[in-house]
Amino acid sequence: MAEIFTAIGLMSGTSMDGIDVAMLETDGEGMVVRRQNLSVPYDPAFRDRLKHGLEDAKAIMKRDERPGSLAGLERDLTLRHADAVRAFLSENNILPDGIDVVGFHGQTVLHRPDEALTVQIGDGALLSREIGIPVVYDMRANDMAHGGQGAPLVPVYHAALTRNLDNPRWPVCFVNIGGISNLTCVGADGAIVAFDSGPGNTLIDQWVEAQAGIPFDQGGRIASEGRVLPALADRYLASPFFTDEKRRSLDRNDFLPPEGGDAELSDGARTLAYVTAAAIFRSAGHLEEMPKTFVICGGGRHNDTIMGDLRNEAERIGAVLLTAEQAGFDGDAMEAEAWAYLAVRSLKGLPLTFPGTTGVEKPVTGGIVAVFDAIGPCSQH
Ligand SMILES: Nc1ncnc2c1ncn2[C@@H]1O[C@H](COP(=O)(O)OP(=O)(O)OP(=O)(O)O)[C@@H](O)[C@H]1O
Ligand SMILES: CC(=O)N[C@H]1[C@@H]2OC[C@@H](O2)[C@@H](O)[C@@H]1O[C@H](C)C(=O)O
Repeated sequence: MAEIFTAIGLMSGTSMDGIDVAMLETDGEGMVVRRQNLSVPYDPAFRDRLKHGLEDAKAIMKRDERPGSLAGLERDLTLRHADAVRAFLSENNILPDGIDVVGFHGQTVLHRPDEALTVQIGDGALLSREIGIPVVYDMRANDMAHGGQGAPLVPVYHAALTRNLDNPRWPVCFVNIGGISNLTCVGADGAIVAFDSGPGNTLIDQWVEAQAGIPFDQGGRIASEGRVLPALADRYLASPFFTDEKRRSLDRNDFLPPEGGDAELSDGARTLAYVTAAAIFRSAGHLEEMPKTFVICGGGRHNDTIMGDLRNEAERIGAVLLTAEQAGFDGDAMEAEAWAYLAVRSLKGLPLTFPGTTGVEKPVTGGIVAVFDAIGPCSQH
């Protein structure tokens, strides 16, 4: 009987909208029992600090450098994660010693896969000391050290979740529409192929923030009032990202939002929603077989305009398209759950990534474990 862990996962993603906390009971393999979760939004001032941090991170040449505001930001980000864990434990009447491990993603401030450089700020040792729970963090680095793209890491968790699906039409494709979108295709034989699929919400968020002073297009309503501008859409969909043979993982800044003069507010939002949906199917075209079932996760599933485009295309190709909830999951907690799952796999020395998920040369584990004051690598291959 494989050892079962109670794990918490912490995700602060590329949208920088807040900290997602989720708890699992899992053996890091096929046994997954999803438990409570919590989202703790960032206040606008801290979100601005994170955005400035991404600017400062452009000066990073080595992964342990913290130029500009990054050292102070990393400490404050870590302390906010500690507060989020304490809030979660208090809300659910759980003591720290009831948790075996915390998987801590931190905040990606830089991602240059072609330079084998990815930086997630977040001080795992500080977090472990603050909450009194062992922490696994920095889980992307070992994949890159072995030739991988360093992302996406959620696919092995998506694959575990397919065991909960009731006789789906295979292949099943989980799609995360976060700031960046990524997909995980799972075959009936359990084979996993995954990669980033293009811009997710990040262009829409930046567009409506710059043009209307709001953080995102609630329900995709602004987009619903506009029309797709073909020339603007092609500016994104013509990117070699979609045609290159090699699948690459993306940095938040690999695609930039339109300038103010490029479109009216609603036409810009509509066009970017169209791009987000079209990018998913263009990238899915690199799969050996087009999925028969799509499970949509991430905040983008709340954008009805994106979802309308996705449903139309799924219907055209004869595929089933479900939200995570329709498939029995929680599309907002998915990534935090994955980091709980990955933390257990890391402790057990199990692979986090595979040639089919990041292009890594062989299945490798990853992560650094911090146990209060002591830190050391989980078994790295
Ligand atoms: N009600 C809503 N209507 C429209 N869009 C929404 C809504 N709620 C969230 N979103 C979108 O989802 C985004 C957050 O999604 P999510 O939390 O999945 O991103 P993330 O995890 O930060 O990104 P990534 O997966 O790239 O790291 C928001 O920035 C917004 O664009
Ligand atoms: C470097 C980095 O943080 N990449 C993120 C980003 O956000 C979505 C997509 O690009 C995904 O590849 C990844 O995060 C998810 C959690 C992952 O690693 O699976």
